[in-house]
Amino acid sequence: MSWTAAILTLFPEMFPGPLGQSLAGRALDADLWRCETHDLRSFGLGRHKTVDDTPCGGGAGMVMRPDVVDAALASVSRNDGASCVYLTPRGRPLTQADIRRYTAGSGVTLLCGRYEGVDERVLEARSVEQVSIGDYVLSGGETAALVLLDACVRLLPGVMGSAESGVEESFSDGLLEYPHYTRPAEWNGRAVPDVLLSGNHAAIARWRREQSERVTRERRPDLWAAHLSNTTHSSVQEG
Ligand SMILES: O[C@H]1NC=Nc2cccc(F)c21
Repeated sequence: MSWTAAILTLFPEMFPGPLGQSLAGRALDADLWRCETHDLRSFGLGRHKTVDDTPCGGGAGMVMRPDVVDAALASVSRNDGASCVYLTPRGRPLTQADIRRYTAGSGVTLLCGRYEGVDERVLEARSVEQVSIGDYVLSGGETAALVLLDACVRLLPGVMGSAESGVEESFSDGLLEYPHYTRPAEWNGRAVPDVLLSGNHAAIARWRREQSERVTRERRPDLWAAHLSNTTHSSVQEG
C-alpha cells in the first residue's frame, strides 16, 4: 500500500493542488503516494451540515465542534500507526525530523482547521499532534498541510531522482545550506567565488561547510546553538 495522506478539510478541492504538478504529481500518478481527502462538511450536523459553533467564554469567530471532528477522524481511523497531525499556529514548530518520522511510516492523517480552530477536547481525546509551520497568520490549515505534504513526498522512495537528490538539503545536518552559483562566471560585475572554479574538491567542500556555518550563525542563532550543543555533545561522547 502506497504512503497515504488522509486529509480532513472543508476544502477538499484544494488538494492535491500544487502537489499534483511536477515531481510530486508524477509520483502521485505512479502511485508512489496517495492523497485522500475527506470533506469535514459531510460530518456536519442537521440540515445545514453545521460543523462549528460560537466559542464558549465568548470572543470572536467560531470553533469547530468536537463531535463533528471526532466523527471525521473515526471515519479515517487507521490501524497502521500513521501520525495524526493538526496544523495550527498553536502547535510546536514543524521540523525536518518530524518529516522524516512521518515518511518512515505508512502515511499521515492531516486535520485542517478553519475559523478560530478546533475544540481542544477532540485533539486531546485522540492524542492529535499539534504542529505549526510558522509564526504568521494563515486563513486555514490547508496551505500548511500542503507545505507539510511537499516536504514528505519529496523524501519518499523513488520521488526525487538521484540528480535532484537533496542529500545536502538544508537541515539534514542541522545547518542551513551553502550559497549556490552557476554560469555565467561573471554576472552584473559579480564573480563566482574562485574556489568553486578551482577544481579542488577538498577546498570546495571546506568552503561550503564554512559558508553553511556562517549563514546558520548569522540567520538562525537557534539552529546554530543546537548545532553547537550537538557537536559539543558528540565530541564529549567520543571524548
Ligand atoms: O502554522 C500556522 N501558522 C499560522 N497560521 C496557521 C493557521 C492554520 C494552520 C497552521 F498550521 C498555521
